[in-house]
Amino acid sequence: MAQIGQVLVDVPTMQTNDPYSYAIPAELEQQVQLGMRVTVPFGRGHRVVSGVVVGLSDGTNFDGQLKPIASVLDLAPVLNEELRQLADWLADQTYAFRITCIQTMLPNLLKAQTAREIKPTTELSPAEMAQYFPDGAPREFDTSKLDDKTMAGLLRLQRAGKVEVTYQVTSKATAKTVTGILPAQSIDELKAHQDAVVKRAPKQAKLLAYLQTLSPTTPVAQSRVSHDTGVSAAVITAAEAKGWLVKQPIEVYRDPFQRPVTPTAPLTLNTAQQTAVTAITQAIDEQQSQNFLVEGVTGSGKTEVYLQSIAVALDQGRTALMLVPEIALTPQMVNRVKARFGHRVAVLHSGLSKGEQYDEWRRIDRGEATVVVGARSAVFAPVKNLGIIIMDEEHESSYKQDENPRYHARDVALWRGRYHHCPVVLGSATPSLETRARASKGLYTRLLLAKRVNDHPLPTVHVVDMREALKQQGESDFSEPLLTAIQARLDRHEQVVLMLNRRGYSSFVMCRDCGFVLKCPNCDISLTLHMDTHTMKCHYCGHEEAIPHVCPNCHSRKIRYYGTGTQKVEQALQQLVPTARILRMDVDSTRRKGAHEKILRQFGQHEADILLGTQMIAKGLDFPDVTLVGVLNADTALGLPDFRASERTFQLLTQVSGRAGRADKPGEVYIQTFNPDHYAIELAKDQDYERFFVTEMHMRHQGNYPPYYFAVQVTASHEDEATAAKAMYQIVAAVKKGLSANAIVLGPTPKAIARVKRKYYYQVVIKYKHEPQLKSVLEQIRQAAQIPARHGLSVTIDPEPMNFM
Ligand SMILES: Nc1ncnc2c1ncn2[C@@H]1O[C@H](COP(=O)(O)OP(=O)(O)OP(=O)(O)O)[C@@H](O)[C@H]1O
Ligand SMILES: [Zn+2]
Ligand SMILES: [Zn+2]
Repeated sequence: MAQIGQVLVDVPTMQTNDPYSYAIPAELEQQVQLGMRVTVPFGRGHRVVSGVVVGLSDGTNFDGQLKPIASVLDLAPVLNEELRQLADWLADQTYAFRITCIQTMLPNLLKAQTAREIKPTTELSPAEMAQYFPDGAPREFDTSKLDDKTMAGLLRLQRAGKVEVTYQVTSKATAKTVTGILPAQSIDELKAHQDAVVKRAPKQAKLLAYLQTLSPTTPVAQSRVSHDTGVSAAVITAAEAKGWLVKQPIEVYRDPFQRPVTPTAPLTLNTAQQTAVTAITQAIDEQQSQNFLVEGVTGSGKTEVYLQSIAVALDQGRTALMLVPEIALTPQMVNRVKARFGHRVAVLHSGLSKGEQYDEWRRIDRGEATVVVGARSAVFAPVKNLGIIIMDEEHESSYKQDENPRYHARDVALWRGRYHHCPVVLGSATPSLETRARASKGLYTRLLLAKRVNDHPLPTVHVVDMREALKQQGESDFSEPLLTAIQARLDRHEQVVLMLNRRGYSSFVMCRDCGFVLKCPNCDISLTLHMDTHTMKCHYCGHEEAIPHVCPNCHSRKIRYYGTGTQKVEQALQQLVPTARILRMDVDSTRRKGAHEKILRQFGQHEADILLGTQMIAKGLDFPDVTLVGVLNADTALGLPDFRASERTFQLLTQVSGRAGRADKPGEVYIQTFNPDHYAIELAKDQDYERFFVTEMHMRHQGNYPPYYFAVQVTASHEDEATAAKAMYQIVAAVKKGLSANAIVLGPTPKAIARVKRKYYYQVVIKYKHEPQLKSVLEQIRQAAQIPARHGLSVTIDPEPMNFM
């Protein structure tokens, strides 16, 4: 046996981080490479499972019996050396399995067993075309059906960039090639044919003349040929039959943002921006893995700093990765990057179809796109030769994945920065406490943009005490001061952004006679009323049922709606200001593809006076005529059982306030709250991040919370409550044995929302500073959890959890 491949197999019920050894049969020896996906027989039944080759070794002296690799799924590796190392590190950091990490890194299309197709690129010569693609069409790529010689030949062509393997998606919306035309004979031969037919078949002659002008290697779209010559498809097909030309598919990429973007030139930087760009440039020049925190107030021009830093990296022939939170991945931000870097930009986010995602991934992998913009998972984009990594709104909790592997994109970005010896730039108006604390310790270089561009002032913020408002004007979502301010904007033809911290029509239904609240039968939480579908929905499991008209408990008809949702607020507002044109932006109104973009475009073009939305309007929007921001309910997040409640509230209020007065007209903000004295609200009023940081650090110190302590959360869940609780107590006992007296164990407790999707959840949170044993104890818990997993018990380990609910 010449070679042995180490394969990480994908068997969900029997995960392990150790690869299995497989023999590489002679016929696959030329093909198998590190980082390729393969299929292998597994277990007693020898069923075929997929896996990834993570090691190759010489098997000459191996005399045992090994099962052979069954087939190779890729022609080129899907994981390069960097990403393989990253997967190992990620598995270690997040207590996830290596194969799970690898799957997270690959585009969706590569995760499933999709049909594969091999097809020519424009580099393929007509002779090779004729040999390997006799019918001119892409062919199925199935190693078990191709003979060795063909396989070897294709492999050679692939290395030369002459063919490639693509993955067929089943949906019809993926047509991504157009028919192209290549001349199949020499100019002299074509000329001879032309002379021969010129009298009797002028159309054919015309086509033959045209073919003589074409390159023999670069196909021209058939539609183009028809347009230029005026000949029909039938004439072209006849010419193909005569051997004068060949048809070859031309790949066209799907562009997820079709709208043309007007190019922009770099702006002249102000002093603070220039200082920041200079510092970052130096790190790029010196190929240092130095990390920066760009702490810049809202509207201070952070984006311009990012763009000019990216330009520096590109000038040096390196690439750039820019991460933005999903929610901020608005067309506005994408357009700003595209306007500067044009077709060099690839965009990755969850709104793309699998095919679009894969197209972008391939453009990156081939080096065609050198600037990658994307949400969390884009941190795994296969960009080579990185010169800079940027993470905008670095405080956003959506950068943490809340399923396996539970990674934080910031940690991955920092790892890649070290790997590529390039700077990582974390930017925010309201940095996470962790990041700001690290900057204090000197781990990140802090670059401060303390003022808005052009010395525009920050908006004036008013806090409205809703307890008083309620006494004076009764129940309403709009206080008098806010309404007056809205009316003033309408009179002056300026624009208003209103934020409501919720979705749906009203949060729950309650009986006024007996207090009965309609809850989800699967989860222990109230159902939400949705007026668009006229149903009650559970936001956790998706359960849906009819709206009750009588109380299911006491049969009273006095069952009514409580709470506030965007649709209800929209209706109330429309009654209060009948002339206002209102756009609503929430999960429901943005469900359709492109809806988000459309609403923002309408607002930008002044087709509406008021943009009313949920948290999704808080970030990144840059509209010059918005001079008023209103926050209808500032408190919703304050009461949550989460030590980050204040931080989140402060961040959200500061970010949304920052939408007001960004250009020449001054901005004003009204924050309605039932807790006007809370420090998060008071400091958001002053937009004083530094004081908030100091205050909140003090609170964290007192409560022994991050960033003073590390935290890890372990959760056990089962349909049977006792089973979940028992498992959790056993886990806690095991953990405690391995911990020193300095560690703090919170729990076990039922989760704040104890029952979700028919399962009960118990959790423990361990806070610690230095516990060398903890890692191996948690490893053991993870291993042990594999067996009960088959009986419905699941155990998750979440390092530095973001969500305590
Ligand atoms: N040097 C400059 N000269 C003139 N205008 C600038 C300059 N830098 C940025 N701007 C403009 O200032 C506005 C605000 O900048 P930008 O959106 O980058 O701020 P930001 O710091 O990212 O804000 P936020 O955190 O609120 O999103 C934009 O319209 C931008 O075009
Ligand atoms: Zn539910
Ligand atoms: Zn009742």
